[in-house]
Amino acid sequence: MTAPFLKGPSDPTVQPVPASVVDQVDAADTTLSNPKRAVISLGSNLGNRLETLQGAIDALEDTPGVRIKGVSPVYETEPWGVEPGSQPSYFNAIVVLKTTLPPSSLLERAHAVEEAFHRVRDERWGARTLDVDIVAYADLVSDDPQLTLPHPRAHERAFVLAPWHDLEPEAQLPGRGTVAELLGTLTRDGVTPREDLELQLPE
Ligand SMILES: Nc1ncnc2c1ncn2[C@@H]1O[C@H](COP(=O)(O)OP(=O)(O)OP(=O)(O)O)[C@@H](O)[C@H]1O
Ligand SMILES: Nc1nc2c(c(=O)[nH]1)N=C(CO)CN2
Repeated sequence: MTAPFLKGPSDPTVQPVPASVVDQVDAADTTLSNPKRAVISLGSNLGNRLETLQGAIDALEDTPGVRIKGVSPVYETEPWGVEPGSQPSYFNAIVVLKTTLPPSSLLERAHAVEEAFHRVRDERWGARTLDVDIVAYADLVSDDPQLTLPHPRAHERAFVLAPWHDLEPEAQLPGRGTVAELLGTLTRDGVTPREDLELQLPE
């Protein structure tokens, strides 16, 4: 008896799969079975800053394909890039996560989390309830303006590098050097650890 559903090479319903499709499926498989490490900067200088940062961490953890692996200490920081005294101070922190999302989807999710916390985009570097930036994604280097990797200003920001260094003293910023060395080139004035505050790693 012949097996009715057995499709051999002569089966006319079996079409050859184009090589480009095979490549795409293989690439997706690699991402799924090989989560990438990403470093995210969180900042808030409007509203309940600590609650917002914790809410952002929890929202990121609730994202399919994202697992938070580490949360830095909290820093209170003077607004960078604007007239001194023109904005409230920020709370900043860093999270390290593993993700099966590609970089563009992680950025979309970062924007959705900002929106969930009523982030308003008006002036550049304006005060905000929540800022979620991708500092680094694996060892990718890209100058795409939609998603520049590493973040184009991370290496000049002590409010990014100080908490990241606390969490990962050996960390490297791809294409720029070690976080420790970069931090050594910056002033830490106005970047103050808030040891009385703590963000929780989601369970
Ligand atoms: N690594 C990155 N992380 C987040 N956004 C990025 C990145 N690279 C490029 N962008 C783009 O920058 C745009 C503006 O981002 P955003 O409004 O968060 O800027 P900002 O936080 O005010 O300033 P800065 O970019 O200096 O942190 C985003 O819409 C995004 O497409
Ligand atoms: N201290 C501090 N300054 C900033 C911050 C921030 O998170 N902390 N974010 C900015 C835009 O991303 C601009 N300036």
